[in-house]
Formats: sequence, structure tokens, C-alpha cells
Amino acid sequence: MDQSSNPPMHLCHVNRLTIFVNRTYTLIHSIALSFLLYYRASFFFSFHDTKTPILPWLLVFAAELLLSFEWLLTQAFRWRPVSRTVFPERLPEDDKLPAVDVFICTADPEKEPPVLVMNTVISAMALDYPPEKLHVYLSDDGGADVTLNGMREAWRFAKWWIPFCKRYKIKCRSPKAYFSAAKDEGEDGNYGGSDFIQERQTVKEKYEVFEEIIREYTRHGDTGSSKRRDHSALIEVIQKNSSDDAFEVTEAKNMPLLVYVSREKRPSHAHHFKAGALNALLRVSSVISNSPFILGLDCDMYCNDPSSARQAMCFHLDPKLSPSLAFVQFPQKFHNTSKNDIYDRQLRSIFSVLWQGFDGLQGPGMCGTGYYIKRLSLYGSPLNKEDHKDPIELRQSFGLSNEFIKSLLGNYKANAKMAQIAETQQLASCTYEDGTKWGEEAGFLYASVAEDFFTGFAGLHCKGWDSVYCDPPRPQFLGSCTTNLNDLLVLATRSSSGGLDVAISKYCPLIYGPPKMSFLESMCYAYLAIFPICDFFSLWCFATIPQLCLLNGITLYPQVSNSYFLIFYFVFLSSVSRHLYEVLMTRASLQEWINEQRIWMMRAITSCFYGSLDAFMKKIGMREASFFLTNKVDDIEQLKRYNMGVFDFQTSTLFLAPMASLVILNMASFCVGIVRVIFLGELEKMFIQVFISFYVVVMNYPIIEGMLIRKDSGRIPTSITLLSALSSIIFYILGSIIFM
Ligand SMILES: O=c1ccn([C@@H]2O[C@H](COP(=O)(O)OP(=O)(O)O[C@H]3O[C@H](CO)[C@@H](O)[C@H](O)[C@H]3O)[C@@H](O)[C@H]2O)c(=O)[nH]1
Ligand SMILES: [Mn+2]
Repeated sequence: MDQSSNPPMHLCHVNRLTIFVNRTYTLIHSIALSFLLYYRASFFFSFHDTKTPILPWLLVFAAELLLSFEWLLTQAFRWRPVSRTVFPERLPEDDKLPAVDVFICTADPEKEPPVLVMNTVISAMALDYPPEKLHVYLSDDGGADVTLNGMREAWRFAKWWIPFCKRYKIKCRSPKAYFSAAKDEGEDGNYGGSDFIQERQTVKEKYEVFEEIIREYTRHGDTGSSKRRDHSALIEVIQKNSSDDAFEVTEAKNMPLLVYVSREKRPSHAHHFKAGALNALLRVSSVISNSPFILGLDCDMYCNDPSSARQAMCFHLDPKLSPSLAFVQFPQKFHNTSKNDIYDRQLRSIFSVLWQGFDGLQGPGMCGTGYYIKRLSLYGSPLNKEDHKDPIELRQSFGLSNEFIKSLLGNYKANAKMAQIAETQQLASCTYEDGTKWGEEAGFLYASVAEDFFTGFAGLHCKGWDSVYCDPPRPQFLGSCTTNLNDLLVLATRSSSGGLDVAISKYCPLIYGPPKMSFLESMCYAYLAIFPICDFFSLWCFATIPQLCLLNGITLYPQVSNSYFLIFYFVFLSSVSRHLYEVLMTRASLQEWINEQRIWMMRAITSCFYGSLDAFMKKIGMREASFFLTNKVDDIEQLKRYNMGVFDFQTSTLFLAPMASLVILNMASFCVGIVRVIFLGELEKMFIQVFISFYVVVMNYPIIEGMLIRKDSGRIPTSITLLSALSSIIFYILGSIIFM
């Protein structure tokens, strides 16, 4: 295709003003930071008879150093942010489009309700793409009958749903979301015509029946809790059966292929969580459809717009980009975030700031869901596609299946009938990967529980692949986010641990990355891997050391009249206003800024800490890797609170106690500080320390409210408040003895 004569299928916009603002800010802020660090360091070289003990000084210095380092890494994201526009109408004819396999993963029908999973499956089947080129696979790690039966029902319902969506150009392709949207929510398919109204009613009734059948299976069927870790492989192509008489052969042609895959799992074998499931899907699909592109979706993330495949092809089919392009990433957005998003679940900073910045370098990291990836990229580097064709070598890397090896060699005729043969079952067995490179060099990689992050980094970008980020105005995919504090903290602990798995391995981005990718890209990855350590260490220090010193009458910061005071003042204001600026520039509110600051503190103190601990314990062999599934069933009470903007503190003591203890310590030091200011006239000396306590207390007001004011079941239990008060007293006594 001669690109010069065709209009481009996509455009990349570089906002020069943003780049100028960002780089100027980086320069000015880093000068201020250098002065601040100089002030700290000079303490050790001056011989004035200061009464300040060394240990606390050292600790805040270390915290400031780490936080400055983290800040420096994040500047890579601000270096060259870009945004993109696509023109799917300029794509070649349908018969020239490449085939797409959709991979959806589910693992547990109790935590991931089958109705929700099936809606994702149906929405993927209804993508606007030639149906003979679309193949939808569901990986069921739970091996549950209800999921398999659900798939059969989903296929039956899709016969009604897909033609309806196509005829009336319905945008939201998840039937549940479509039928439950408020009438005034948009014109999605609302043509007002009587045909439309009638057909909509028919399909709605079919949907209700479908949902009822699934619920019935869930109530009475086997949810397979006993089988979750122990079941054999089962692969089934879902198709017409005798009860579907009315279904014409021609109609079948309008339906994409639907395949259920439950890989074999045995307690004696490591199954590597989602990455393991995806690798099994890669192999099984390679003999059934072997599409060159794959859409990866989590089971709770439905297609909110049918055009994502075409949008992604605007990049994948661009001859300039495509040789090295591994994947197109869409943002993770959620249908259930509330306006006052107290748990910062919309991930604004990641998907409105960081990923744009990543995109201006070598491309964004992988997010585990909502990406269109080139199958080949998971098998090796873009450069040596042609070597590696030696079948013996291929068998060593990819295992012994001849069919699979043939699929790698080109001109392979994949076929749905392959689902029934023993070799395909073998591809989904738990021993297939023994002695191969699966999970180490091939497919999705196993070394971290954040398989998406690690595969994007070591498996793709480090091998020379690129990626692009596509964030069109209408969200292409919508997921359901966690709406309570407990799930948020559990999830953040897992992702902290996953990032650190990488940081403390031989793949540490700052060491492993630079020879293979641009330094700025490595900085982005380094930030994502090490921020848990930086955050937890520095925030624990900032929440305790200045306060302990204040309680003991020790000054840690320059006096108001000292010129270095201005430096500290500037650094604080500049960081805070920078954050506020970004929040407002991405059309979020002041409330969002407060929520993000608060959740950042809460996460740092708890999840980042436990996540780091977990990663280190795994490293020294004291713990096994684990993947806590997040719960996709909302508790009504908790959901109500989330929507009202009220924190729900029903979570583990391990999470609550540290947060509550630190807030109590800060309240105490603030009160003592005020007393010192009034009665001892220490405003000059102690201003910054009193201010820090004040800031912590104000930002964490919901915790105080949860301890002292609220009476509902979402409050912090009195026993935990007492425990926390006790531990802050012990901390104060011990701290005073050790540090002062
Ligand atoms: O053994 C497992 C565990 C999980 N999953 C699936 O993995 C997906 C993600 O699990 P979830 O509990 O929803 O985790 P999240 O924290 O929401 O997932 C984020 O983090 C994961 C790990 O980094 C990424 O894979 C996801 O795409 C990303 O959305 C779900 O579809 C699960 O069914 C499996 O298939 N097998
Ligand atoms: Mn999820």
C-alpha cells in the first residue's frame, strides 16, 4: 500500500505548549530540590553544635532523597506526551482485514458472576468486525459447569443480540449495560421507529430469559469450588445443537466462533495465574483460528463501542508502524465510578497523564485488558522473525506439539475441528510447558504477578517492540471497579508486589532496560516498578519523624527566617500545585485532587508497605506467589457508601491499624505543636513540623471521622481505635528513646 497517496489512518498530536510547561517545571523544581538536598547534606559537614540528633535527620533526608528520585523518574512521563486520532473509515475493505481472536479470562464464578462474564463474551462477539474473522475464547480457570453452560446460553442469545445491534447501530454491546442504561442517557440506537421499539422489546425479553437461566445455573448448578485447582482440560467450540432448530445455517455465518477453554490444573503444578491461562489460550487458539491479532479482555470489561478492532487496525495496518508494533492499548475505564470518586478508582493519573507520556516515548506499558496485540510479538523479537524457523529449536522453545509448531511456520490452516483432537487437549495440559520457554521467553511471562506490566516490559519493549496508546472520546471498554476500601488496598498490595518482583530481580528496569530501550522509557518502567518502596518509606518517615521530633521539641526544618525555609515552602507548593494543575487540565475537579492525595497516602502507608514486604519474602523463599482475585460482586451497603462519598472501613486490622495510629500520632503532635507555639513562642522554629501534622490530619479527616464521629457499620471499630492509640503511645515512647 502506498501510504503517501492514501490519507493517513491515524494522526499523532504533539502538544508543544504542554511540553514547554512540563520541561520548564522540571527544570525549576529540580533546582529547588537540589538546594533542599544540599541543605540536608550540609548538616553532616558542618561542625555547629546542633542539638539535633543524627538519626531523625538521616531518616528524613533518606525520605526526601527517595521521593526526589521517584519524582525525577516521573518526569520521563512528562517529557513528550502525545495524543492520537484514528480514521477507521480509511481502512481497507473488509475482505482485506486480518482476523482477530478475543481472549477473555475468568477464574471463579463466585467472585466473578457468570452473568457479568457472559455479558463481556456477548459484547465481544458483537464487535463491528467481519464475523468470519472474529473468534472469541473464554478461558475458565475455575473449570465450572455454570460457565460452560453459560457460554451455550450466551451463544443462543447472541443470535438475537448481534443482528439487533448491527441493524440499529447500537453502540454499547453489552446487553446488560444497554438495557439498564437510563432512557435519557443517550440516543444509543433510539430510532423511535415502531420496528425498533418492537424488536428492542423482543430482544429485551430474550435477554431477561437468558439472565434468568444463568442465575438458575448459578443457584443450583455446580460452581466448581472443589475443582478450581484440580481439573482436566476441556475445550469446546460452542455451536448449534438440536434444540436450536429455528436457526438457519446462513445465520451461523453471521456469528463469530465461540470457544470455551478450561486448561488443566493440578495442585502439584504451578499454574501461573492469568499469565498461565493466557498462554494456554495462545496455544489452543493457534490451532483453531490462529488469528494474527488478539484482543485481551478481563472478564469484567465489556465492549462499550463496537469499533475498537477497526480503531486498533488503523495502527496495526500502517506499513510504517506495523513491523515493530506489538500492541495498541486502550485505557481502562469503569462504568461504576461515582462522581466523588473517594477511592480514586478512575485511575485518572495513569490513563490521562502517564500513558500519554509513555506513548510519546517507545509506547505505553501493557494493562492486562483492552489491548490488541500481534500474536507474533509474543513469540519473539521483531528482528529475527525469519530465523528461529528451525523446527528442532522451535520445539525446544515452544514444546512438542507438531500442530503448534506448524502454526508458527506460516500458511497453516487452523480449523475449528481441531478443538476435538487429543493434541489440542495436550496444548492445554499442565505438563505441556515443562522444559520449554513458555513464561520465560515465550508468551506472557511468569516472573511477576503483574504479568501485564512484566510482559510489556521484558517480553515486548525490551525486545524492540513498540506500542501505542489510543484514548478515543467514547470509552471502548468499560469495566467494573472495586468500590470499597478493602478491595482497593488488596489490589494495590498485589500490584505493588508485582512491580517490586521486577524491581528486585535481574530485570530491574534501570539496569536491564537502558541497553535495550531509550533511557526515558526505562525511567517510566522503573517508576512503575519501584514506586511502592519509595512511597512507603518516605511517607512512613514523613508521618512519624517530624512529629516525634516536635513532641520532643527538636527542630528538623529551617526556621521561618532562614532562607532555606523558602526552598522547602517552594518545593511543597510547587509539587502540590503541579498535581492540582494536572488534575484540572484533565477536566477533573478539586475534589478529585483531594481524593488522589488522600488515597496516595493511604496506599503508601499500607499497600505499598505490605506489597514490598510480600515481594521481598517471595524473593527469599518465605512466601509463595499469590493472586487474590478482586471481588466483582458489590456489597449493597458498601456501594451505597461509595456513591455517597463515605469511606467504608470494613477491612483488615492490618490495613486499618497503621493508618489510624499515624493519624492519632499526628493529631497529638499537632496539638502539642500548637501549645508550643502559643506558650513557648516556637512558631519560627516549629512552623514546618506543625504544618506537616496539620496537613496529614486535614487530608485524612475521614479516618478521624471514622474513629470518633461515625456510628454506622462502616466506621472504624472502637477496638481498633484503642489499639491504634496504644500503639502510637508505644511508638512515641520507643521512638523518643531510640531517636532522641
Ligand atoms: O488465576 C487466575 C487469576 C486471574 N485471572 C483473571 O485475571 C483477570 C484480572 O483479575 P482481577 O482480579 O480482576 O485483577 P485486577 O487487579 O482487576 O486486574 C488488573 O491487574 C492484573 C494483574 O496485573 C491484570 O492482569 C489485569 O488486566 C488488570 O485489570 C480476571 O479476568 C481474572 O478472571 C485468571 O484468569 N486466572
Ligand atoms: Mn479486574
